[in-house]
Amino acid sequence: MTKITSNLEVTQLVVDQPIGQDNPPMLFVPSEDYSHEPPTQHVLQTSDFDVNWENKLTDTQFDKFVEDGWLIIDDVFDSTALLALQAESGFIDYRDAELTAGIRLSDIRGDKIRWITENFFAGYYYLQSINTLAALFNRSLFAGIRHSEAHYACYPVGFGYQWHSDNPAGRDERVISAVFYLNDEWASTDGGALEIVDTHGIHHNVMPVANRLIIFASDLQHQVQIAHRQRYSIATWLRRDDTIVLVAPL
Ligand SMILES: O=C(O)CCC(=O)C(=O)O
Ligand SMILES: [Fe+2]
Repeated sequence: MTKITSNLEVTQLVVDQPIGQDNPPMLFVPSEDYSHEPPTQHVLQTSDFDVNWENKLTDTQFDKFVEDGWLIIDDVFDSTALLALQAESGFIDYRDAELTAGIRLSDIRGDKIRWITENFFAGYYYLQSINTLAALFNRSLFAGIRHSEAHYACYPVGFGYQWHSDNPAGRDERVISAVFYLNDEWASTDGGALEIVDTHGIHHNVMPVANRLIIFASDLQHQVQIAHRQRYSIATWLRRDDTIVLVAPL
């Protein structure tokens, strides 16, 4: 099986050679001797990111989503896909996240982000898989989702994201938010929990552990507590509008 070296612990935020079509992250087993070209993320295929969402999302979980407004799926992807996402997230040329009109308020949100486009490898397959999840929400809950958008996010040590909902006042295009986490071995002492207030007003702390997807109604209030370790994730929104625009994040 192809193995991808996870570089989350070693990569600094400044990346000299960001990933892209000309510079795909390598997929390799360090001990293996590749006499030819080592495989890169070019070898990934859509099927590596196949998830049987219907198996992962039981009726009980759908009921919980309707009742409480959120649910968690663990062990989402097979190891090839997870490792590819981890590798890719470590090589991105991240940009400061913005609020509105290009204003950066790092006391509100400290994440550095990169929107996923077709120029990505693993991230783009991830988005396709999320679209099949959206179709399931449409079939099961008539969610009315038309498309999804996602960005990689990296929270440097000492940063979080203060209380917010994912729809600004008066807007409702974002129906469901989904955040996929990438850090292996995240401990509670690493901070960085996602704190979410459910539809009954109860607070829950969700640890950002690798291969976990939290799905919640975009109108719910939530915050990212200060991270004590570099924290990697993919923030994803399932939207009801039909235009695909790369908008500034909230
Ligand atoms: O990373 C997380 O747990 C949540 C991120 C978030 O709330 C956002 O990007 O809007
Ligand atoms: Fe959010």
